[in-house]
Amino acid sequence: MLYLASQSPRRRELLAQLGYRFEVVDVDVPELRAAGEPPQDYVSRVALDKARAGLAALGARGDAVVLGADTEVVLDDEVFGKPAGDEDAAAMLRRLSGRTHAVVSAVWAAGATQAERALCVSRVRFAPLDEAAIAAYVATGEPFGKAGGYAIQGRGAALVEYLEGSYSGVMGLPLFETARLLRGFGLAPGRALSR
Ligand SMILES: Cc1cn([C@H]2C[C@H](O)[C@@H](COP(=O)(O)OP(=O)(O)OP(=O)(O)O)O2)c(=O)[nH]c1=O
Repeated sequence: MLYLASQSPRRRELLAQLGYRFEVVDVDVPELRAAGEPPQDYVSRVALDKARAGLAALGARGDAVVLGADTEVVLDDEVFGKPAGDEDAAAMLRRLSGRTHAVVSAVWAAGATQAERALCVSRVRFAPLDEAAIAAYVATGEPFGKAGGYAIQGRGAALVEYLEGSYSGVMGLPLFETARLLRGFGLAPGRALSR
């Protein structure tokens, strides 16, 4: 049985898009980068913590495979998580303006005897943003709950000049990599619905 250790509605939608049947398990894992911890190591560690916390919450279910994922925006070795408020969101967008940043998504699949990782790094170039554009975007409320303070799947699409990598990875769950990971656990999607 497949579980998704995530409170993110995007991750649920993305995993459902692949056709997997799964249940959500609630976990609450602190996201704190250790001093000097490389960004990709940090993202991977948090994703693994989420998967492990999910396994622990399920107790001794021998057939459970739990997915944990984490997504962060990285610019100049600095990690941008979810903005704390309006000013924080505006400051992140100011930093991203006119530049290319990385979006790092890690996914771990953990079972009783096996844990495997997929790591996905995408590059996103933002258009130059003036203060009015930043204020207008923050006022939509969309930056909140999103790494780097934007949503490529929402109005944030108007800020993104160029993407190289995985669109679903930027949204929080890289689908190609996740499908490959789950195949390694012998998990296949359910039958596609006929239209
Ligand atoms: C850059 C970007 C991030 N995001 C989201 C994906 C993630 O949900 C979020 C980063 O926060 P995460 O800590 O990765 O995830 P989460 O707290 O939303 O969910 P959970 O830990 O319960 O799984 O930012 C977008 O939706 N669109 C984007 O364009």
